[in-house]
Amino acid sequence: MTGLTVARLQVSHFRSHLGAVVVADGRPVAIHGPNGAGKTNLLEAVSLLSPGRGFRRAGPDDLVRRPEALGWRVFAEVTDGRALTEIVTGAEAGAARSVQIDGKAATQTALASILRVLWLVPAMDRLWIEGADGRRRFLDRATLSFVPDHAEATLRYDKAMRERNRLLKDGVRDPHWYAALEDAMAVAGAVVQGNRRTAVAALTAAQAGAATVFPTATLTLVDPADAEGADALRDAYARGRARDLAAGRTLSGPHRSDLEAIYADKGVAARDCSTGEQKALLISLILANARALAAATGRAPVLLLDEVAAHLDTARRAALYDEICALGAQAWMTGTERALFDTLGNRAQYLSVTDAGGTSTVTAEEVP
Ligand SMILES: Nc1ncnc2c1ncn2[C@@H]1O[C@H](COP(=O)(O)OP(=O)(O)OP(=O)(O)O)[C@@H](O)[C@H]1O
Repeated sequence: MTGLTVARLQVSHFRSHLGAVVVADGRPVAIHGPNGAGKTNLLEAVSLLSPGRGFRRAGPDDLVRRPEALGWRVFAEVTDGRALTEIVTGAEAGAARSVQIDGKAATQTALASILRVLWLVPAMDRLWIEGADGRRRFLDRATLSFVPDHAEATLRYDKAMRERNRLLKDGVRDPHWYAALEDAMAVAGAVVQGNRRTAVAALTAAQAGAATVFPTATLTLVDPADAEGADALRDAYARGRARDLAAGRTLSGPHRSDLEAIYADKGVAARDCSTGEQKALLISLILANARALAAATGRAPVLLLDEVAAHLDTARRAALYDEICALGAQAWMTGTERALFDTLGNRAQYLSVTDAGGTSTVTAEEVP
């Protein structure tokens, strides 16, 4: 099976990269080089080919290469094995980020139906023990991969909620002001809830009986409002108005949902597992997500695995590579040592990234 592929990536004035070109053939891309060389920056550029602010959640001004701060650009040719699509995203100095698909201005959300991108980055190491926000974002990214319209529904929900929060903050009590906004929140919120349930069910099914060395995570979507569907949400917002007025914001709804995971073999909650076990659960979910997408769409998603190899013992690392190759996924992986990728051999292509005086250089390596 072939996976979705970023066949060409060209970045200019992007973080530490003045200009870099990567030509890729669909095999995993193993990127090695010293700390601070600019490896993660390349993965971040790929993460911007899907809706949202990428895996560092950076604003356009953070992405621009300093000190010049002239504006940055990421150009990519992506393919599903049949059609080639050109994506350009970037921002002029001080301006908002724009997106073009095949030369035409597009919304960020439109990227969801072109490229599915999943990532695992060191910032997610504490996902199971920190606040619900990170887990919700993780779930929403998985959800977006299954339901490209999820980004739109989330935006509609957030927009209506922001307007409702403004009323609450201003102490507006007249119910008439709230009705339309709460209706919009309820309708979009029900879609968000339904999409997330679809994703949890798909991740659960993809783990059942899978040939993997990584542990199964039993997932539960927790909704503190305990209101499901548009009617129940509409009622909950109306009932919660007095409480929300006192708080000055909306206290319950899908924007407060959480994802709970249990390390199935042990019956232990993910947050109580060891650091290595927590990471293994995340890898397992990313692989399950990729398997589910490959089965549903015929194409594995692009994976961004930042510094994942270094945290695995040799056997698990080899197993991870085997699973990625079996999926046919273009996994962009980073590591400080070339040797971390040895067991991949010529199943991957290799890039070396070095830094000289704050400017990164990317060199493609020939593998005998
Ligand atoms: N906007 C920017 N302009 C110029 N340089 C930047 C910008 N943002 C980050 N950098 C530089 O990019 C470098 C970090 O790159 P990156 O995170 O890709 O490193 P890495 O190779 O993944 O390193 P590690 O192995 O330590 O994770 C740092 O030296 C940082 O100063």
